[in-house]
Amino acid sequence: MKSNSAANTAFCHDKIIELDGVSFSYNDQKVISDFSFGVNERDFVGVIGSNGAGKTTLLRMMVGLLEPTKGEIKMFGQPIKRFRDWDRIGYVPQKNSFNPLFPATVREVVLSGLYSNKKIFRRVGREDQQKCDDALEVMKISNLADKRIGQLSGGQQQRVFLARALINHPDLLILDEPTVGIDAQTQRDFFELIFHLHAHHHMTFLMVSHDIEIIEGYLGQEPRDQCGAIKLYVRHSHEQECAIPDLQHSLT
Ligand SMILES: Nc1ncnc2c1ncn2[C@@H]1O[C@H](COP(=O)(O)OP(=O)(O)OP(=O)(O)O)[C@@H](O)[C@H]1O
Repeated sequence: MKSNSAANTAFCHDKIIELDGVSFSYNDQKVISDFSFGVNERDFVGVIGSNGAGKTTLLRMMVGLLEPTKGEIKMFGQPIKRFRDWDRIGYVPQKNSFNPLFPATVREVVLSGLYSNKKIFRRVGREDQQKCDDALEVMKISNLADKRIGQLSGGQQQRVFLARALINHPDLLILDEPTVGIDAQTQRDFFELIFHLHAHHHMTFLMVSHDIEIIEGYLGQEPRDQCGAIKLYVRHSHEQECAIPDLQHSLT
């Protein structure tokens, strides 16, 4: 997150992701066809579409895991092939169910969000522990820090993954169907939290979801754009400012 972005509204209109005439095919099956789209700083982009519409394919191209068959993608103004600053991006995958015997603790999983390739052999210092404590507190899971990840409920595990993604204070957070298999109340709490992070913490979100009610409730009824059967809804948080830049303030 930009600590001083409240004072500099120009940041709000910087392009984070740019897709220019992008197409993608698996062998001879065309999934994405000549799609252009931009994600600006402080946008919340909701991606909705039926099974097989190509949402995951689109997302995987946007994080450099798939190369478009045609067109160009830029991240933070750089062609994606040359982009190296992956610390600026947090990622929460679809719900994974862990083997209950998986040995890592919640603290270890959250701390692993700090280890990019260049830092992997670094010792975990006091500053890192503090960042971890902050992320755990924001997600209201400090009490679970020493538990094994595999022994938590699905909803608790999703909070751990969100804390792991937040520990670097990313500029962009990508969520791939983050609440699949989670009960209705925990889903509502989860969405309330990420909408709060969007509205008050200057973060940018890109989220695939099947929950049209939740998406339309926050992002409005009209999609900004459409790519085949995929609809993209967008809300920008520019008008809402927050004087406190870090994660550590009330999330109520
Ligand atoms: N690795 C692959 N090889 C070949 N075809 C694939 C591959 N991955 C996806 N597809 C096909 O591409 C199309 C789009 O798949 P994709 O996973 O992007 O859809 P989706 O919108 O994310 O679907 P869901 O909502 O079910 O997750 C589907 O027809 C799928 O069968």
